[in-house]
Amino acid sequence: MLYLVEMDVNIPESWSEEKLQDYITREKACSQGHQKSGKWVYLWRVAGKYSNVSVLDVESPDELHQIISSLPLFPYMDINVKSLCKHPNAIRETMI
Ligand SMILES: O=C(O)C[C@H]1C=CC(=O)O1
Repeated sequence: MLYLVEMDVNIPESWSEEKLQDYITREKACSQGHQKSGKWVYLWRVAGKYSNVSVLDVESPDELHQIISSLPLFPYMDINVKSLCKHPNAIRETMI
């Protein structure tokens, strides 16, 4: 199952630079682990925003939630999920 996931990151203003860097380091390790597993297929930065657009290929909505909620910054993100299916006019057989 393919999902388009939009994540807007909202870092609390009260965070120190040290705390922010700690979260960013752990976030990178976590998301790169999911990317290496093949579950997190695309990760794009939205130009000009602390946001990303991602495509995940997972077995179920439960697995999607497990992956997204494993991110250290999960409590600090507004997340929008869209379920994807094949467009009838798409010329490629493979979606990803
Ligand atoms: O920087 C972000 O967009 C937040 C987060 C989501 C995945 C990742 O590696 O970082």
